[in-house]
Amino acid sequence: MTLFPDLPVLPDARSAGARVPDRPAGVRLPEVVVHAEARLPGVVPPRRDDAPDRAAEREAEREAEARARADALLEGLNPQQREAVLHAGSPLLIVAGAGSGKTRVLTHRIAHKLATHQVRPGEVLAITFTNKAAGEMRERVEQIVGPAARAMWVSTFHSACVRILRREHETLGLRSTFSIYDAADSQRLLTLVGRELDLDPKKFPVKGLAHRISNLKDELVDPEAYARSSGASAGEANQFDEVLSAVYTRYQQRLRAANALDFDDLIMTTVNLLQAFPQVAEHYRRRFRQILVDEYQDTNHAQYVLVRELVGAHESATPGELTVVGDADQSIYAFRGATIRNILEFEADYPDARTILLEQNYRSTQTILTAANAVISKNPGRKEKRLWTAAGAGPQIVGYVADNEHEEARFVAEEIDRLGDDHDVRPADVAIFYRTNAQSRALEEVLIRVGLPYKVVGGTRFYERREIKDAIAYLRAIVNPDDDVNVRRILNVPKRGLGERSEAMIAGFAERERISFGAALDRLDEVYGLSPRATTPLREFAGLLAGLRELAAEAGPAEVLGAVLDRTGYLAELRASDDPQDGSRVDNLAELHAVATEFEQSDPEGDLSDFLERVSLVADSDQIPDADEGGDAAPDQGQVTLMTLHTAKGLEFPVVFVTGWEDGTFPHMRSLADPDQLAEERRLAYVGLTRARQRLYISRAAVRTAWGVPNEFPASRFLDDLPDEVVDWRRRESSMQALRGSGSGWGGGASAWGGSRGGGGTGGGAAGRSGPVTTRKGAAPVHSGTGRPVGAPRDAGTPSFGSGKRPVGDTPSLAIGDKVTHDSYGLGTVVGVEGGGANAVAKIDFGTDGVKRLLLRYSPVTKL
Ligand SMILES: Nc1ncnc2c1ncn2[C@@H]1O[C@H](COP(=O)(O)OP(=O)(O)OP(=O)(O)O)[C@@H](O)[C@H]1O
Ligand SMILES: [Mg+2]
Repeated sequence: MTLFPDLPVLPDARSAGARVPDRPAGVRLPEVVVHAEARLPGVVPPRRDDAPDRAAEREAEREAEARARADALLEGLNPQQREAVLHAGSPLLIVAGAGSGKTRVLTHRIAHKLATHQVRPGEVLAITFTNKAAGEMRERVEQIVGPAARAMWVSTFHSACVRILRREHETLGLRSTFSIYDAADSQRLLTLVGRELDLDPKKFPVKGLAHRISNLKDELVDPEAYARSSGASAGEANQFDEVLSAVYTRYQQRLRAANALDFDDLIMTTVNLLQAFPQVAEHYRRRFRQILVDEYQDTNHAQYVLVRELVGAHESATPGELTVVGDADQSIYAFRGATIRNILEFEADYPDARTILLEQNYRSTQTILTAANAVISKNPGRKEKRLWTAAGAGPQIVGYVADNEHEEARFVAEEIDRLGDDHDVRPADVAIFYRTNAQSRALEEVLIRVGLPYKVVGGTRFYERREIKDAIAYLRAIVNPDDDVNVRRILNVPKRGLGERSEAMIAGFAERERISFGAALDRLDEVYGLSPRATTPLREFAGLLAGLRELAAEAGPAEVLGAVLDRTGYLAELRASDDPQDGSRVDNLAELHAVATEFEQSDPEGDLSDFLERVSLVADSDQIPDADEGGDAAPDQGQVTLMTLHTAKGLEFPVVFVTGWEDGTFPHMRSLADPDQLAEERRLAYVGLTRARQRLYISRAAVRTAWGVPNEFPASRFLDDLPDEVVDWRRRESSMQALRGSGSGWGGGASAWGGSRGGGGTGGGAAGRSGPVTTRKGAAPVHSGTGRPVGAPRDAGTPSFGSGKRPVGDTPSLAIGDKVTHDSYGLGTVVGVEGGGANAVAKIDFGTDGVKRLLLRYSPVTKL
């Protein structure tokens, strides 16, 4: 008897690198089987000739199976975790430090409730911090309970709200094809609004307005409420509030007219929906019997209310069961309106709630925990937690004081290399964190030079690149003709000789007629004063969009995208350009095309608007490559992951480098004067340190160049809190010489590398904190010329998108193993082919240039 036909053997959690944790490592097949049989009294032995008995037997077997699964889920959990999984009947709050299994408990709780039939998959709503985390959680549960798990809603707050809003759009008077505006789109729209209101952009910068409006929405303050509370409606507000009120009102009207919602609207509108339409709220309350929220400490007020509405604890006779897990010490989004009040007052809001503390950390060594606890314990007003681990002390933390950021980067790269040689550490096992995106540059340069495959998560994101935004704007305009921001974005892209004057005339006409800009394009004859020179291209533009809409009615997203790029001449223009950047734009568009193709494969039912939704909701850490896949560059070893400390939340890696421990870098300059912000920086440090499983490195640069100016930075004050014995401070011998004033040994570049890694031991802590800094004073000129950027071009740093030149020629038909040449990358070998015909994409290994993924139609590839 096979008890678990569809339960695959789980991958070894230890061997995985970057991933959202929570593999149910405790499930082992043979034990489960024995366990199940031992717990099965009363199963009747088979009697082959008796059909009803066989049915009963099968039923009993199924029951046994489910029970065995449920039991297996509890194995390998500690008593508190088990209690958290089993708890029923009242809201549950799990508060615990990093790595104590909060996320794991959530997954097991869902799986256990499913396996014991306490809930059906369609009744589960689980909220995670990223779409990627959601995908993994669903997958884990699916591994445990089978494909039925697909009916669960596991998603981010934003995705869950989009799902609700798409269903309920009619109630709200939205069309189901509504657009979702990201930060850049909102700012574009705010610029238009500012112009309409004749605002001086210097006095009222768009970014500031966007930020304020976003905060208001996080607090569920709509334009009317703001007008009232600020006094703007009674003419009593100060000038700024008055302007803000007017801008906010207008901006919301504009969004509504464009059938668009911005990111913050997704939450606020859903809350409004649930509050204004009790029958809709009741529907979701009846539906979701289990609601679970991970990283609860970072929910903002709007999200908090959303959860409360969905649970309906006070409104519904049979409220759903709410489980939230979080760690007040890891609250790092106060600047975005997240408030630890949610977690601190949970018990007050839900008086019958049960609180469970988890105290055993399963992620890190004792050394790492000691360091993290030392840093966070200095925060005022926090509840002390006792976090312990059975993992043993593990290696000491390695500290490194570099003279500048380039040398710091060299240290990191060399150390990764050494770990590979000495400890079999793969690039995929390693993450490098920094406080702000700008810090990745120096790291990237060195990684490129030494040939370590890496991936930057966040930063200038793929979807924020100009060409990608242009292409997406076309797709949005196709789906939603009233999407003014996007229609206007592409009006003159590529150039059609249309000036601002014509645009303004159409905008004015649209305004008067109370129609959208897109609708006005279909009534050009009525727009007074348009010159014939403008009318022709405008007509063509309207015709182009109409044609593309027809295509979109029957073709998939990839084909529509291809048509956009071809019919608009966008691609032809890039190809004709001599600017090398335009070459990489072509490759980026090819990558987008590949994304669309992949989407079609994964979701054959999905249409263009589903594709756009998927694209809109990509979050920073969604971009992390799967450890098993290892990204494109080196399938076996994977890539080093670079990201900001904020993005690292919830993740874990065997080896972690936290760089830039300088006062002014980390903690951030902005926070130094404000105790609240400083406390948040400290929590960020706690998050960073606790991502490491086995090895942790901390480093800082005595001099760091920001905005082109080299600055000396003192050691981060957080370093003062680390007990001496947990850190082994290392410096190069040459830097000791420099400290002594000889200056020799500098500028040797990589050749000087690999010298003494001595130091540490006695007095090491002092070296980390103050040694080099004090000596560095006045000695700065000695370092000019050292550690200059290592020469690799900046934009070679995105391995998967390549930076090749313009495409030429016909589409060659390729097979795995074929040898090819590429105009920019030279000789390569085909390692994969996807799609066919005009949509064929090949993965080609170009040796030192890495593996590129190229849309053959656009790529200058010749088969040999
Ligand atoms: N009882 C357990 N036995 C073995 N491993 C466990 C156990 N509980 C948790 N783990 C493992 O410990 C690691 C940390 O767990 P998890 O990510 O769930 O912690 P967390 O509390 O959510 O951390 P964070 O606060 O960083 O989000 C994971 O690799 C997880 O699989
Ligand atoms: Mg977690």
